[in-house]
Formats: sequence, C-alpha cells, structure tokens
Amino acid sequence: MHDGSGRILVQGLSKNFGPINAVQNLHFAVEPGVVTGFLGPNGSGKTTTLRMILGLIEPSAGTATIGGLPFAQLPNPATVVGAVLDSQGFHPGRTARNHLRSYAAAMNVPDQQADQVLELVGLGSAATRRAAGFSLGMRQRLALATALLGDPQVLVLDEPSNGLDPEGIAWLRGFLKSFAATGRTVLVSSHLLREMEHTVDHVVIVSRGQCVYNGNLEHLRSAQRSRVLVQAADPNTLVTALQQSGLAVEHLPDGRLAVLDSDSRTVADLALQAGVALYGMQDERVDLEQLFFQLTHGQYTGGAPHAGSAWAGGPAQWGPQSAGFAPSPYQQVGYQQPEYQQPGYQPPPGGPPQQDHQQRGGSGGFGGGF
Ligand SMILES: Nc1ncnc2c1ncn2[C@@H]1O[C@H](COP(=O)(O)OP(=O)(O)OP(=O)(O)O)[C@@H](O)[C@H]1O
Repeated sequence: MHDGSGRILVQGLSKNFGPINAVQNLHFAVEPGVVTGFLGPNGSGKTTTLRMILGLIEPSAGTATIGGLPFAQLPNPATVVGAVLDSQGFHPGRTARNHLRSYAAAMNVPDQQADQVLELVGLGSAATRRAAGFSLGMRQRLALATALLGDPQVLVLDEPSNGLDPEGIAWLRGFLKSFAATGRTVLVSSHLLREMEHTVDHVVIVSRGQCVYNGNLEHLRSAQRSRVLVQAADPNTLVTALQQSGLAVEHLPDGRLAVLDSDSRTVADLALQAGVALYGMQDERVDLEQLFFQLTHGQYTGGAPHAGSAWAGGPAQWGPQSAGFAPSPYQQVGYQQPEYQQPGYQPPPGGPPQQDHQQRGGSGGFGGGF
C-alpha cells in the first residue's frame, strides 16, 4: 500500500504560446486513492497542462506540484511519477524486454522489474518481440509498462485508450482502478467522456484552456434530470396544480413549462384534473455525453447554475463559460410538433396559446427548444 503522498496540486497554471492562451489559470487537485479524469476536446490544453505538471515545459504563470514539490525538485522522479504522454517513442529494433531494461538501467531499477511490468500490462508473451511489429494497442501497453518500472506513487497518462480495442479499454479500466485503490494517484486525460465514465471517480473538464467543471462524476451525473416540456392554454393554473402535486416547474422563455423529474402521462393527467388544455408535450432526458459536449463548447449562457436548478449546490466547481447558447444537453424522446404549430390548426375559442415570458432565476435555463 502506498502512503497517499502523491497528491498533485495545480494552482493558477497558465501557458501562452505567443498569442495562443493554451492554458488559462487552472486550479485543481488530484487526490490519491481515486482515478481523476482530465477531460476536454482536442486542443483544450490537456497535454500542455500535463507537460507542465511533469516539468517538461515552463508555465507562463502558476505552479504544479507533486507531493508538495515541483517535478524538477523531486529527489528520484521515476519512482514518484510514471507518465505516458506518447506511445510512439520506442526503438523499433529493440524487443519489449530490452526496451524496458534500458530504461531500468537509467532509473537504477533491477532488470527483473522489466519482466514484472510486462506481465502486469499483459505483454508477458511478447517480451522477445520487437516493438516495430507492435500494434497501437500493444505500444500503449508497453508505454504503460515503462511508466510502471519505478513502481511510482503517481501515474499520469495522456489519452491512454487511443488505439485500444474494447477488451483493452476494459482491461485498462480495471488496471487503473486497482492501481488507485492501493492509495496511489491516477490522472488520465481523454477527449471522450463516454470512454472514461466508468473509469474515473473525479473529473476536471477543460475547454479552451479553462476549467469548466471540477468535481465528482456522480455529482455531474446527478445533474441529469428528465423533464417534460409542455405548452398549456393556462400555464399559471397548471403550475399551481403541478406544484400542489409536489412537482418542480420552470417557465421557459418561449412560454412553455418545464416539469422536472416527471413524465408526460403524469403531467397530462394533472392538467386534465385541473381543466387546463395542452397544445404540445415533449419528454426529455439529459445525456451525459451531450452534457459534456455542452460544457466543453463553452457556450452555455447561464455560466453558473441558477438557484433551484439541478446545477446549483454541491461541492463541485463550475468554471467560466463564454457567452452564447449551447446545444441543449437534452435528448428528445418521440418529439411531436405542438398542435398549434401544425398545418390546418384551428385556434380554440379565445385565440391561440399565449406566450408567457416570465422567467425564473435569470438566464440559467437550458435554452433547448422542442
Ligand atoms: N509547442 C506549441 N506551440 C504552439 N502552440 C501549441 C504548442 N503546444 C500546444 N499548442 C497549442 O495549445 C493549444 C492546446 O494544445 P494541447 O495539445 O495542450 O491540447 P489537448 O487538449 O492536449 O489537445 P489534443 O487532445 O488534440 O492533444 C492548442 O491550440 C495547440 O495548438
């Protein structure tokens, strides 16, 4: 069991390449004992951040420490941190075993460790094969074996599932979880939340070099709420009826109501009992991948969660977002055009449904349409 001293702390970390602000004022901690995902689309600054943590490039501002020290000051870095930033750097003529032995010598690690780590990553039977003939997945495993040679406290991996087949991804997931379960620190980057969602416990999500979410994955998951969008002839009467039944309701800017954590059948029954005519209903549910897409496109108008929404509260930190509407995180289920928008629609006596522009809590709505 490791002593849990391999905490990574990133404080105010920034990096500019000329006019490019690759990383902007990042703050996060990577705790031992859990797997932390460092997620963001291509070009969002993940590799640059990892390179600064590993002392490969100088930050423009801020600090990154491992166990309280910058990488450059670690007494024997290879026994503290194992890292894979690139799985291409093998001498093609060397066997897997010889590749590892050359690293073991440089790290002052016994030769036998090479065979142990090869077994650990499932390459035991390929020890005498040359790396030139390795598949991308095998190269990923060999790179991981190299990182493990010094039996490090901390593992930092950049896009480790690239090139792995589904079996390889499942294996990596189990490996990383058991590695972290021994009290060690795992920071793993990816541009695919779906690939990581069953591997990571904590996530730091970046977009355009800035942190847009830092928190528990479960918290992010719990922000997923289903809702029913409903167009009612008399929204206020319907809101009263729904609230009396214990349902939370939000007014959307276009006049519809969003009924949280319910379904269209329940809403229709309550509307009938209240004598309110409905002109259209839509069941929606949030998809984690869509949510990630929305977060990392940085265009969510609301920025911080608004009071009363699924986004408010909890220990997670939501970072800056730039202005503009993002795609809705909701997936629509069995969408039907509201009756009043359909050809041949005859308005009821009293005219077509009125648009109710009353909004609650400012601009924090999801902005998604039917
Ligand atoms: N050495 C460099 N010189 C100039 N610009 C750079 C350099 N390294 C990275 N960048 C730029 O910094 C930004 C962040 O790149 P980075 O590689 O850190 O992103 P990433 O999230 O790791 O993306 P990917 O998943 O595609 O590797 C990009 O705009 C990239 O072009």
